[in-house]
Amino acid sequence: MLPELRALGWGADFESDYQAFCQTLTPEAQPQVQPVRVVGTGRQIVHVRGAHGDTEARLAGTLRQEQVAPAIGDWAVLEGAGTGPGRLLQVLPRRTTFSRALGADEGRRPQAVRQQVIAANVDVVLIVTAPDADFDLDRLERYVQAVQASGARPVLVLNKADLRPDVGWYLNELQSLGAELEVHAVSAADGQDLDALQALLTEGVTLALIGSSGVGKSTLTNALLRREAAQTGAVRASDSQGRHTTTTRTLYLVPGGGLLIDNPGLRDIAVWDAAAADFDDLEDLAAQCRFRKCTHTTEPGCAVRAAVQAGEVSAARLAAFQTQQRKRR
Ligand SMILES: Nc1nc2c(ncn2[C@@H]2O[C@H](COP(=O)(O)OP(=O)(O)OP(=O)(O)O)[C@@H](O)[C@H]2O)c(=O)[nH]1
Ligand SMILES: [Zn+2]
Repeated sequence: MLPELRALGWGADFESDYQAFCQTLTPEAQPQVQPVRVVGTGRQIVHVRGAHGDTEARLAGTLRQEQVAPAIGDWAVLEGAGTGPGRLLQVLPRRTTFSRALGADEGRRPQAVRQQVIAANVDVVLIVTAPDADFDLDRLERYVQAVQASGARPVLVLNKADLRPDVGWYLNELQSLGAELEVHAVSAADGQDLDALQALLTEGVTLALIGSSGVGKSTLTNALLRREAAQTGAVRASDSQGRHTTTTRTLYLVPGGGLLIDNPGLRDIAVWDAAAADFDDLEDLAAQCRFRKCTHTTEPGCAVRAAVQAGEVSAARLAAFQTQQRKRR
């Protein structure tokens, strides 16, 4: 396994899915493809990074028909990198999926339904709060549940610890959400106690931050990336017709190891669905999927995804269902 890929989060499970996909290609086509990670998304084009660096890619027609829009963090199969933009042939099954619940009016627009996955293959999510008016245990508990539903591991971060002489009470409250949960107090603004968060960023681990506006997510992101101020992630690129397109790059390699997704959609957690516990309707749908072991991510003939795309099932419920299925396997 190439170390460059491992640093991007590649692992044995992606490798086997990738090999399985390669088996479906002709022997001539096989040397033309490579696995890449989606680091930026745009309207026409995605920005990807592989073992040999960054490139742009268009979506293959088959991928567009499958209606699996590549999301930030996805692993995908790239064809023909080198001269001009390549083509993304396939999105590999996601290990974790952050989906946004769609409002009633949004649900009627198929275009919007296709945009539902906001981040894929996130391993750890920092749920950021502060010892001030933002602190709301009920809301934080919903965040923990949403992160767990996505398949990622939640870590609770009390930022702005410098605001209080003693944050013990806040830390106890956070810990009451689950004895197994990791809880940290930090001061992003002056770089205090960030070691524990840096320690989470081991090679190939993908981290994301959520929390309400103003709790210090940008400050924390900049501190972890060791950069001065928020950079704009816009990348100008040209597609095959020479038109300029813009992809927003929101997945970063962290100096010292790990990856960080800084995604406005992820921050907007307030609109997420609370995952319902009852999946009878989804079980019925899953029985109609073409593949018996369908994970409802990128497989063709998936009845569950079809229902999500039709707006009949919310993306958050699909994510929760997938988590439950994964735990059962
Ligand atoms: N006292 C104190 N203030 C902080 C700390 N971290 C961030 N702040 C301040 O909190 C304010 C909001 O910080 P941001 O990083 O912009 O918060 P955010 O969560 O990214 O906010 P949005 O971009 O609206 O989502 C800024 O004025 C920061 O300087 C900290 O550790 N201590
Ligand atoms: Zn399915």
